[in-house]
Amino acid sequence: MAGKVHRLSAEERDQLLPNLRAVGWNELEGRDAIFKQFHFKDFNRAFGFMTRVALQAEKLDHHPEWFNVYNKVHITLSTHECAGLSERDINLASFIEQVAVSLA
Ligand SMILES: C[C@H](O)[C@H](O)[C@H]1CNC2=NC(N)=NC(=O)C2=N1
Repeated sequence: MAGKVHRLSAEERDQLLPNLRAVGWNELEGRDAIFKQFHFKDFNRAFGFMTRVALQAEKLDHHPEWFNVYNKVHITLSTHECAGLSERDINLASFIEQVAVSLA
């Protein structure tokens, strides 16, 4: 993705993170990243979810670190370029939430 990216300031975090915390995203300990576990009805739903997220991630050139077993998908978001959380992670997390809700 083009343009500069910066690690979110304390003020930006106070503004942007509460909405994501409210739906289950948490900050990792020891790393500036956010994490959430998703559970779906079965593998089909989980992989459908991952497919939709993958296409958007490619579009945004911002990719999740994730882990899947059957109906579980664990996702970590962070921005390598700034070695921490940026607005890109917030945007991708918001998109991921929309997809998850639509597949629930
Ligand atoms: C070269 C390429 O644009 C970069 O490596 C992109 C790709 N996907 C990325 N994904 C994530 N999560 N963080 C990044 O900083 C990042 N950078």
